[in-house]
Amino acid sequence: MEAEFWHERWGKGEIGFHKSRPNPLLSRWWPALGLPEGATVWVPLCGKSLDMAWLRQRGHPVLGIELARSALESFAAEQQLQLGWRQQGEFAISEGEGYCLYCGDFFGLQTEDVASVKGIYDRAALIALPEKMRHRYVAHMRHILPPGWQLLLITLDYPQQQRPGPPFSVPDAEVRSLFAGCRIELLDEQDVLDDHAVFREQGMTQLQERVYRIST
Ligand SMILES: C[S@@+](CC[C@H](N)C(=O)[O-])C[C@H]1O[C@@H](n2cnc3c(N)ncnc32)[C@H](O)[C@@H]1O
Repeated sequence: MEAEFWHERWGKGEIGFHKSRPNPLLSRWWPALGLPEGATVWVPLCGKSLDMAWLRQRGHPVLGIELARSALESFAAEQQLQLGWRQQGEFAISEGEGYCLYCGDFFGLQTEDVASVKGIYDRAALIALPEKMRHRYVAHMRHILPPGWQLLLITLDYPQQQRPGPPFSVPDAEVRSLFAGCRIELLDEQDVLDDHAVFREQGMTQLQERVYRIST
């Protein structure tokens, strides 16, 4: 998905991926990472996710990256945060109250931008991207992160021919191939088709949601 696609989604308010509550899988499984308060958490392709506020409330400095400036502005307004903006190279950065939210392209991030990251939370980020871009996304993430990171990853898996993405299907085998060489633990796996009536109407017959802890 190119930048224009996402700018259009945000512009038209077509943001069905945005949830009005923190993700229950985050609260259930985040403790499995055992990250202490104060450990910086990176939320790639963050949108205006309330999961960032949940992580912040648990004492984590939150680093976000998002293409749409309006998403970051909405997040600050809805959370009643006083965040200032500054420019750093190609990025506009919204900062304050434990948040550092980059506005720009994930693929433009460099090692120094994520030097403090200990944990990563990926919900609707990897699965928002088509297959080739998913490979670039994970390769770039692995390339710039400092050693010792841990990732909580949530995926969806369904017969891809039954509907176009996003969200895209990312089968277990693909996760294992993308993160080859890392420690990969499957924490949770649920059949969630009943929770997605629209997907069922579109002809989907099977939908698995998985949660992984991936670490180096
Ligand atoms: C499916 S949404 C998920 C947002 C968020 N993770 C959530 O759970 O609500 C994917 C987000 O990634 C952003 N995005 C897509 N490609 C991006 C890129 N290359 N760099 C930064 N953000 C990107 C989009 O604007 C969109 O807000």
